Amino acid sequence: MSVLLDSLTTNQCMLAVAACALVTHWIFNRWEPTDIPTLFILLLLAPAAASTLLIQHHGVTYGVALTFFTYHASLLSSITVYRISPFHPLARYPGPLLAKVTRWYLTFIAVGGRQHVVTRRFFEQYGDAVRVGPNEVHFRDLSVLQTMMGLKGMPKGPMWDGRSLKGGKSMKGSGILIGLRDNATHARRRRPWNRAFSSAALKNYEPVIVKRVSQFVALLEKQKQIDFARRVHLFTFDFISEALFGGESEAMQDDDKDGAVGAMHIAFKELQFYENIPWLGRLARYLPSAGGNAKGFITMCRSRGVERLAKTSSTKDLFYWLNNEDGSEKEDPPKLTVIVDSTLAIIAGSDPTSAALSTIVYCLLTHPQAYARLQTEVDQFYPPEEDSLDQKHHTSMPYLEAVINEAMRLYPVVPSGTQRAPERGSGGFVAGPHFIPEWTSIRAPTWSLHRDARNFAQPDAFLPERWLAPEDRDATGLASPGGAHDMRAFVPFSYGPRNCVGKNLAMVEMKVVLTHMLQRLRLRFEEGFDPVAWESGLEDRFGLVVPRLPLIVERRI
Ligand code: HEM
Repeated sequence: MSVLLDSLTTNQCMLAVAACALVTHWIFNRWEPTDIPTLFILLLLAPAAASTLLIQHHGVTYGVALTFFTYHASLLSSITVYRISPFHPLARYPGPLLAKVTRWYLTFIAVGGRQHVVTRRFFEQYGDAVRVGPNEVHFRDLSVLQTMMGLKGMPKGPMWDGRSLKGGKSMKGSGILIGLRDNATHARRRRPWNRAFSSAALKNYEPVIVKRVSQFVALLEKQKQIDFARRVHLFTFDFISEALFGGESEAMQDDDKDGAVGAMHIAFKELQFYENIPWLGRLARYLPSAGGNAKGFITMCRSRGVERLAKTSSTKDLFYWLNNEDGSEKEDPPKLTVIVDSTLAIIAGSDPTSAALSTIVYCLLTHPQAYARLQTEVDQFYPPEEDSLDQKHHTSMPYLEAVINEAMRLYPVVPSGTQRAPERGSGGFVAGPHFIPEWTSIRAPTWSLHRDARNFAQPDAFLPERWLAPEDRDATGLASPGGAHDMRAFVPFSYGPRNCVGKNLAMVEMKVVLTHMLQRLRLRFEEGFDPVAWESGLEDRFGLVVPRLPLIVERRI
């Protein structure tokens, strides 16, 4: 053997190293390994072993360096050529060349916070199916949306391995509900959540809504000059914390003294990076300094879950259902599962609702006629002597719902939607007219669907009238768009069995906030507010992060 090795020339040794790299590429292609031990073997150990070939010609230092260079250059070249070649399974999809070559292209766009806008531009440039990564395609196509998200749809995609900072955990079922990538496990874990948000259970949260909304509006009355985006986030945080744990949370009162709410958006930025490069998320788990804000925030949320676990609540809070305190499930869930899911509840139950409320207020203030029409509706049902914390008139207030829907259409709070991918070992999935090969991730970005003129006429205009029955539309002479209005494309809460479980709670909460606030307060932008700058400051961090919304608040009654 050693005689054979001795007889090889330097060029032949380099060819052998390159051949090893091609085998590695084949392994990557076939199994897409992302776990750290396998990456370590393929990217470090394999070239280290191959370097014995060149060491005999060039000594240790130069031999090892030349081997590593040859190995990784061959691997990278082979991967690049394959990804842009006609043999790649996604070759038929158009898209930016760099996006086809490397995942870092989309990552770079995503960390800039503008993925929602850039993806829409891609659709305009390339058509309704765009390859945005070596193994990722985005669709602006309702048939894809419905099949990928529907009852027999695809499981959640690998972005959740990165966001959970735990890689494979989300495949095995111990991650948070939203990140569970196995449909059966997800459906099982979703059952207590569905019970927690049934119509009967929602009644239990009503006293918390009343208490927290009146506290929120009373604080606004006192403050006069506010950053609405921040204040409303503190409100939704306190509300969901109390609805979840039954106990107290005083972020509104103490102005987020422990920084929990502020930390959420910093954590979002970090997690967004890892969602794009999931294997780095797995690595970050072992590096104490990586993802520090996200880890700190998650630890803080978990500690609240641990505290609640030690008590039994006197009310049927959300934790009551998640912890199987109603006894509906034969077996109690593992404590860790309850704790991680209560972390999810804090984030999912506070951030999107606050972002939606900010965009609703922004839309009203930039459209004074719509504001006036909503004010008229609120005054009709909630004159000063009527309790505006009581939901009893909501069903008779079509304009209230129209305003909420229209703001969520224009500014969906999960702008890029969530990723789905075919089940491992399934061979692929048929989504609408497309065959999606295994190892491919897809999305139907909500922002682009909502702003497609084929789905909604005048897609960039704020026209709540489009949501009204025809006879109500022109009541105040405001423009009504007519034309396209495709409800299948309206998915602010996502679609199908893995959609937002808190949708009904969020709608009630937003309606109570708006009716109570509009009954009691007059809102306007602070002098010098620039709507164009505000809109371009919106960031897609999986959740929509809204910039400061400086308002002047005056009492009406
Ligand atoms: C305006 C407010 C809200 C919007 C627009 C919204 C939107 C969404 C979206 C788009 C998803 C992703 C679904 C998917 O992966 O396809 C989601 C998931 C989720 N949301 Fe909401 N959400 C809102 C409020 C809430 C509230 C108040 C809660 C209460 C805790 C909540 C709890 C959840 C949970 C637990 C999930 C994960 C569901 C699952 O994977 O089965 N959300 N939400």
